[in-house]
Amino acid sequence: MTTQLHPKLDNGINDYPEVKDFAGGTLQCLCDSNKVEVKIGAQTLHNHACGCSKCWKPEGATFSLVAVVPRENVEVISNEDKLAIVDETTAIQRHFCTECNAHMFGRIENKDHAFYGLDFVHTELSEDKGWSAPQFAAFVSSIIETGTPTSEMDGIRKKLNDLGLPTYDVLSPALMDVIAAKTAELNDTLQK
Ligand SMILES: N[C@@H](CCC(=O)N[C@@H](CSCO)C(=O)NCC(=O)O)C(=O)O
Repeated sequence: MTTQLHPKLDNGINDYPEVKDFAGGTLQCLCDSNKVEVKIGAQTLHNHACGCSKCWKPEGATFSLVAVVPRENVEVISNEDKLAIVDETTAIQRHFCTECNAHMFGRIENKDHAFYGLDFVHTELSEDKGWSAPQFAAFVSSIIETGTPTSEMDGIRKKLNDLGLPTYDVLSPALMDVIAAKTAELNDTLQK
């Protein structure tokens, strides 16, 4: 069986006509009615395919597509009562719809975390066009943990690279630098 990366990646990155000065839009959960709606008041950053076991993926997908946006730009505007947190012990607390299971936003509450202040969102849940396009693939080797045979990894990395998405087994170098700089700041060893 051919592994599906993600419905928005399998046929090329055509669904992401990134628009300059795009100012955000609304995410909707997958319920037929009484949808949870989340207003995002800014363009997203660092959109990427993520192979980790915790990020929400649509049915049949091996990767999620996830981006970040400042938390002050994220507001639940409808049916907030349907939301719950997947696991309060994880660094990213993922707020999901308890009826359709879509993750509406992931929030970091630990102020010492390098990404504190940024919420994680899946812009495929929005009908608005102009969101930032995926730039890289992260946690690629992690897909083995959720059942992808190791024999498929070369092919999957090739597919991602052919789409223009460099593959990493953690995050991109730019984001890993942010994490390391935060650690250095906390250790008082950060040189500017
Ligand atoms: N192999 C593990 C990796 C999990 C992991 O570290 N995930 C990252 C990426 S999430 C968005 O890119 C992370 O920061 N996790 C913190 C959290 O999930 O709270 C696996 O696959 O589970």
